[in-house]
Amino acid sequence: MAVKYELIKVCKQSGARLGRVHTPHGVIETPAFMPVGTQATVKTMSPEELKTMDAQIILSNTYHLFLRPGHDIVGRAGGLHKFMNWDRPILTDSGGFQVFSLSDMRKITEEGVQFRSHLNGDKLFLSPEKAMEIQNALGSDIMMAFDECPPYPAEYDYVKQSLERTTRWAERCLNSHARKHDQGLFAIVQGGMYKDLRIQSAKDLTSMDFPGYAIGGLSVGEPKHLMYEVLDYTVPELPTGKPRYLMGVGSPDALIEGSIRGVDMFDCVLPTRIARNGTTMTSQGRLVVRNAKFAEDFGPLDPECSCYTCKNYSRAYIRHLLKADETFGIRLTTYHNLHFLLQLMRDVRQAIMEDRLLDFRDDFFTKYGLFDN
Ligand SMILES: CNc1nc2cc3nc[nH]c(=O)c3cc2[nH]1
Ligand SMILES: [Zn+2]
Repeated sequence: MAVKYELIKVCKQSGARLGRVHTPHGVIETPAFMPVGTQATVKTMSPEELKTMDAQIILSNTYHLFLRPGHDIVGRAGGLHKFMNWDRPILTDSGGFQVFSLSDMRKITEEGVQFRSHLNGDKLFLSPEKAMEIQNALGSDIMMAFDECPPYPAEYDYVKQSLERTTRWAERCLNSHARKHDQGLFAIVQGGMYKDLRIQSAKDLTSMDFPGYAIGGLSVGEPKHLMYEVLDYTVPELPTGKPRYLMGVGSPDALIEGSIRGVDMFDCVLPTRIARNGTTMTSQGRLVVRNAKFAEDFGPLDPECSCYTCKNYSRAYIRHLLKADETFGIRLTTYHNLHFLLQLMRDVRQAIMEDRLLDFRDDFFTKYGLFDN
């Protein structure tokens, strides 16, 4: 079936919502965190391990798979689900953001974006139609419209021009959307940090019938309070019967604050990225297990965590592996960090069910040492 959102309930205390996103490869309970598998793998994790920690959906990237191995190869392999042996939902970003964050020598025109591959300097081109062709070959369940994510900060006039082109690009994506497997196509709301532009972008895009809406242009270096402000006036412009996806977010506090503001889906490389340098998220806050003080700490990363890593290995052992550059160390910190965020979202959904998400936030921030004091 196509991508459909089912609103289950609204938290009486916070206004956050409990929902389900139905996709061709299964259902996602929301609010949900999506582990990032940029190059067709969530770094060092097997699909079985992701299922054990109950990752419901993962994200992959059009830009990276277009450059390597090439979407045509993935297509001939039977699509991304077959290629990476993942039979649950996959969401693919459309590539625009990665062009700006990874490649140089780029040129934006109405047609699309010319750029050089960050791998070998090849001259390449992405457009709304090309991004849809690639995502169709990958066979993702949720595709993103091709957009431009303006830098932060950016001038009002630039952001206005950019969002209007992003709206025209979204329409071109809709027109070239083959719906081969009934995939869903989400539009991406832009508008920078300008309230009137955010409302204009939301109105333009919601006037076209997309099954879901992402809020882009955030988590690009702006202060968190500014991100929350943009959410406060942008989310209400989006239809309650469709999922809202906040791109590139994140940290435990941002996942909770975003859920409170009515966001349903999140993705971020944070848990996998910081795991690679031995930083872990625990109920008491961040813990850098490489630190010498853990050399003889034979307790778990997080005494309150029930994950495979915390049930079987000590801080001292994980620190040893990381110092010895043993890959298993990174697998253990990655497993824990992903489990931590997936468990956090299970706790958020439970708190919404029991109408107590604001109380949950206060308790979590107190323990995690997050109150800005
Ligand atoms: C890590 N922060 C971040 N990752 C993003 C990905 C995105 N994709 C498409 N469009 C966006 O605006 C966009 C913004 C983003 N911010
Ligand atoms: Zn753990």
